[in-house]
Amino acid sequence: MTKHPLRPCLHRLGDAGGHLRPSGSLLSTFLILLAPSVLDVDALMDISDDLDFLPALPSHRDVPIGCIGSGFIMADCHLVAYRQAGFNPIAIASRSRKHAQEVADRHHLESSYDSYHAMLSDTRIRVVDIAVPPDIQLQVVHDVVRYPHVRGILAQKPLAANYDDAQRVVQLCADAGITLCVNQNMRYDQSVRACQSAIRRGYLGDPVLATLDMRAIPHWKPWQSRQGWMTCRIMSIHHLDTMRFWFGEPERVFASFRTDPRTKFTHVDGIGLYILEYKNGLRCMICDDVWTGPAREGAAEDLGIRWRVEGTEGLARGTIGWPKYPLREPSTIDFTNISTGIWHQPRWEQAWFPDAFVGPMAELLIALESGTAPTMSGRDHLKTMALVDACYQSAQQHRAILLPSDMDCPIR
Ligand SMILES: NC(=O)C1=CN([C@@H]2O[C@H](COP(=O)(O)OP(=O)(O)OC[C@H]3O[C@@H](n4cnc5c(N)ncnc54)[C@H](OP(=O)(O)O)[C@@H]3O)[C@@H](O)[C@H]2O)C=CC1
Ligand SMILES: O=C1CO[C@H](CO)[C@@H](O)[C@@H]1O
Repeated sequence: MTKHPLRPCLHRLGDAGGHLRPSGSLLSTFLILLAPSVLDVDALMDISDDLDFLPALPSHRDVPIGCIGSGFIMADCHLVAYRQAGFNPIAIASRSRKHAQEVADRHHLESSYDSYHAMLSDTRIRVVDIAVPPDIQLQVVHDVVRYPHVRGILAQKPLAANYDDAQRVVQLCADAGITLCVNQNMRYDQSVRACQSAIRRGYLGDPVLATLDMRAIPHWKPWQSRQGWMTCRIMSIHHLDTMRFWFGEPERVFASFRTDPRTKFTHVDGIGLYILEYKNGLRCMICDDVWTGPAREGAAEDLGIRWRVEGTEGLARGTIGWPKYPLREPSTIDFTNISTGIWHQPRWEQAWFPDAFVGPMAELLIALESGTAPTMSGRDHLKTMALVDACYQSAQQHRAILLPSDMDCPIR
């Protein structure tokens, strides 16, 4: 407090206003008028404006994309985002020609098919975007890699129903020389990306404790009833992957599940609690309450996702706006550190769903044009799959599971 006499005043402004931005002209004027000799105004402006929360875009956006699956995520997120970004989806296939045609009409795609084999005979297609249930993704990739004009695949998380099948998917792509990117797209949620940027820039110092608390109800799908599992491989996988994105590889994980009292199909997970232990002492705690009841049973709702990262020199806290979808609620980040002593509250218009779906496709297109591996490569995703499988093992055995120390992907 002694370093910056204005600090308490700025705190109150940030807290009360909620949307006041240190980069805004009002606050800039306020600081410049009142405290030019006390605060380094330029430094204050920069730290908040400096965070990378949007994806890099490829030089060429016209690479022809063929889409497999025309369900929720393809129709309402991928294709909406691709049209915004100027990407070039030209064809779509799913089990039902009618669905594929409806989605083609809605997003102005040239062609629709009732089989992806038929679609893949279009030799213009360079990139295949897959959005089918996880237990059939291995078969789909197995078929796609036989078409030599295909150079890149964007596949869904989880890559398969278990680690071994996911490894087969990665191997199939490696053998065919196809670049595989996995749509682990919470990494492109704007607040998650901004936080990663703050961590990377050292604004928070050494991370000490991270928490993520989900109290929200995903759109469960009928195909989930045949899996025998739901939350951890479908939803918690985003949160576990986010911790990897922020902090790297954990040493050990402890998971505890209780079944979701509202879900009628057999499942081993449901509500998931996770503790990740890192070698450097960092601890991460995730609570995925996907029942969040009895909200759907008539009680008042308390839905949301909140996260928080405490470091030796700073603190970041955020919200994920997605539980309000289809309402458009951008995620948020507030952060502070011991150098500036105020809450920085950058804000943006973009939301996780659908805007963040630009990121994974952009990453794949950049990887193809630069001949490099995407950061969300198949090999990288295997580390998330290994973590997820360790969570199932931990919950089943009621003990912490040590993760392989190198976590290196065994793909040839
Ligand atoms: N990264 C993310 O944030 C998200 C990822 N996902 C993932 O995306 C995938 C799809 O989820 P979602 O869109 O919600 O599911 P939907 O049930 O809405 O859509 C599934 C689609 O797969 C198609 N399909 C099913 N079987 C086949 C098959 N044998 N051949 C070709 N197409 C087939 C269906 O075809 P038809 O329409 O003809 O019946 C449908 O279009 C899942 O793996 C899920 O985990 C989902 C949501 C968010
Ligand atoms: O990845 C996911 C995030 O949100 C979706 C929509 O509720 C989930 O169902 C899902 O699979």
